[in-house]
Amino acid sequence: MSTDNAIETHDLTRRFGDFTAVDHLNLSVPRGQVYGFLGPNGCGKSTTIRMLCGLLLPSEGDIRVLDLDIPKQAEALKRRAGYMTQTFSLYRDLTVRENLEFVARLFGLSRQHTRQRVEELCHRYQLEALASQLAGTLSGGQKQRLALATAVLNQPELLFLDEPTSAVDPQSRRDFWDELFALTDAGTTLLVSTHYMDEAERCHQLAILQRGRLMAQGSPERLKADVGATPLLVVTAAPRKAQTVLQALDGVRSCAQIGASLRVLVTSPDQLPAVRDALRKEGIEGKVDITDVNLEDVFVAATHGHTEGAS
Ligand SMILES: Nc1ncnc2c1ncn2[C@@H]1O[C@H](COP(=O)(O)OP(=O)(O)OP(=O)(O)O)[C@@H](O)[C@H]1O
Repeated sequence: MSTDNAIETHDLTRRFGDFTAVDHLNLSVPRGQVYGFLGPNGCGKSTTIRMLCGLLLPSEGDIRVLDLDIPKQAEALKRRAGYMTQTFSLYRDLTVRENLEFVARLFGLSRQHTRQRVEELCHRYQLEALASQLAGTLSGGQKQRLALATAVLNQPELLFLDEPTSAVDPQSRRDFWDELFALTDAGTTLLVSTHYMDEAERCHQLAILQRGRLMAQGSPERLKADVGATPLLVVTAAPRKAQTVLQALDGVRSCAQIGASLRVLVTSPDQLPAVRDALRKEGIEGKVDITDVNLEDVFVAATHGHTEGAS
């Protein structure tokens, strides 16, 4: 496998009994970028991340992370990679400072280095005023900042983030992404799983997963250019009736109500007259136009319309 990438997998597979959670994944994650895993609940994002970190054994396939063979060299990877899980993995009964000091001890930092690093991280992640507060009493956004501070304490070259923003408000999510870009600016590679389209849009590269399989991989721009479907915007006073009519029409891959309008994904732009005719025949007045492709369209097209669980 090439060494240009931070992560490469070949036919990575994990079975639980008869169930295949991760199915022959071939991934290439470039260094110094944000690489996103996008997919609905249960599509295998966490299972894949746990195998990449060396926390779970693959059933089949090869993994190379930072030029190390995983799981064989998982111990060496622990010193060079950070991992932030979707569930709060800090000590609730320790203060913010004590949590950071505890992790510093695990990494074997000297007392002086610990003091300096804890100070730096409290400053960088706006935890100074909270340093003596018990972690269990922090708000969702504050806990997330502390979790990120502990995950980067050892200045990892690679950071795994498993749905890191699932428990925080939109403003905290935006702030968090600013912090992630600050890390890539400093050369860190990030692998982030998400089911939010707006977060996926921010990634340099994306992998779209469904039922453990890789459905598409590339930059958001490339994936949009290659979508192979055309989105239409239908503005009508009767969106629900229009939806029923259009869902039954040949060439319509998906049809979703967005506020008062409908977003309809059709196989080609030639479909436009047929959509207009179908609505007219049912006496539904409305305006139908081609609109710009977004990532949700890419996701729907890549997963053949099975969007259960994605938001
Ligand atoms: N230890 C296990 N034993 C049996 N099945 C498992 C185990 N771990 C995961 N699975 C199953 O594998 C599938 C993938 O789970 P995984 O947690 O990787 O999905 P995910 O994409 O991360 O979803 P979520 O967004 O809900 O975390 C699920 O159907 C899950 O039930």
